[in-house]
Amino acid sequence: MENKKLKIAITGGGTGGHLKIAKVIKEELNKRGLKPIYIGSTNGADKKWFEKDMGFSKKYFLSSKGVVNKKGLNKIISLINIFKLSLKAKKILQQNKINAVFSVGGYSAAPASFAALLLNRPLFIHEQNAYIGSLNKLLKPFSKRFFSTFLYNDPYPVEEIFFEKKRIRKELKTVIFLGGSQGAVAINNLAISLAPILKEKNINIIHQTGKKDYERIKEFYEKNAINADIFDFSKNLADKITKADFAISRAGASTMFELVANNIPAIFIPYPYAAGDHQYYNARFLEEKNAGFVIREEKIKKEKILEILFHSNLEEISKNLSKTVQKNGAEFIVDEIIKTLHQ
Ligand SMILES: CC(=O)N[C@H]1[C@@H](OP(=O)(O)OP(=O)(O)OC[C@H]2O[C@@H](n3ccc(=O)[nH]c3=O)[C@H](O)[C@@H]2O)O[C@H](CO)[C@@H](O)[C@@H]1O
Repeated sequence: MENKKLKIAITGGGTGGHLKIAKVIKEELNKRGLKPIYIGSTNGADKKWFEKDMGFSKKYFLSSKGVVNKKGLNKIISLINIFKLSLKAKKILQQNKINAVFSVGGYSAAPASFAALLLNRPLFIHEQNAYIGSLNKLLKPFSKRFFSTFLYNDPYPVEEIFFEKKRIRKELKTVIFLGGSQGAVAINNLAISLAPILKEKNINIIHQTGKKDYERIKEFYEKNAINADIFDFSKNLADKITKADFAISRAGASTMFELVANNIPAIFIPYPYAAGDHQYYNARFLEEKNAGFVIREEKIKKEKILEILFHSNLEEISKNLSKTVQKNGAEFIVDEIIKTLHQ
C-alpha cells in the first residue's frame, strides 16, 4: 500500500508521559503527509492535550477508566465497560478504514487496542518505562511490534527541540525543579527547603509546581522574597530546561529522556507508588551509566542533595548524557511501523 493511504489510529494517554509519545508520533506522521486519528479517554488529560489538535483528522474520547486498582464487583463492572467501549472503538476503526493501531499505553488505550485485535489489525505498542505496565503486558504477545528503550534499546521518541537546544553544562548557575506532568509535593517541599540556600549562593531557581500546589509554593517564594520562575505547567518546557544547569526531578520516562536529550545533569526522586517501582528503575538506567543520580523520596537529605549540586563534575555527567541518547526516536518508530505494514 502507498504510504499516503495509510490510516493509523493513535490511542492511549491519561498522563503527560503517555500523551507526549502520542504527540511526537503524530507530528512525525504529519511530516510524512499522514493524518492519524486519535482515540483517548474523557478521563485524565487526553482532552486537554488533543481536543483542539488539528494534526489528527478525527479525535474520539471514550469513557475508559483504570481497572488495575479495582477489586471484586467494581473490577467486573470496569471490565464489562471496557468490553462495551472496545465494540465502540471497533466501529470507529472500521468507519475510518484504519490499517494499524499505535498504542502509548495507559487505561485510555484499552478499547482501541482490543478493537485492533478483534479486527485483526496490526497493533503497535510503545512502552515508556523500565517496568512494563499491566495493559501493555497483557497485549504484548499479540502486538506486531513492541517498542521499548529499556528492553530493546529502541531510541526514545523525544521532541526535536530538546536536542536542538542541548548544551554541555559546566557551571551551576540555575536549578530547575520538575514534578512531572501533575507536579509532585515531595519535590516542591524539597525545593522550598533548598531555596534559601540557593538564594544565598546566587543560584537562580526555575520551579514547575503542578496545578494543585501552585498557590502554596508561589506564596512561599513571595513571603521569603526569593526570586524564582514559578509555573504550574508550561507548554515551553524545553526553554526552561535549557536555561537550567541542573534538574531535580521525578523520573517519569518522557521527562527523563528530555533531560537526557538536553544533556542536563539531574537528581531523580522517583514517584514511590509507580507500578513495579518503574520510576526508580528508569532513573537507575542513567545512574548506572554515571549519567545521573537517584535518591528515594524517603531518603532525601538536604546535605546529600547540596553535596551533589555543588561538588559533582557537571561537565563529565553532561558529556555522559550526550553519549547515552539516541536521536530520531519518532522517525525510527514510524519507519518500523511502515516497514512492518509493507511486509
Ligand atoms: C505518577 C505517574 O504514574 N507518572 C507516570 C507518568 O508520568 P508523567 O505524566 O509525569 O510523565 P513524564 O514525566 O514521563 O512526562 C511528562 C511530560 O509532560 C511534559 N510537561 C511537564 C511539565 C510541564 O510543565 N510541561 C510539560 O510539557 C514533559 O515535557 C513530559 O513530556 O507517565 C510516565 C510515562 O509513562 C511514567 O514514567 C510516570 O511514572
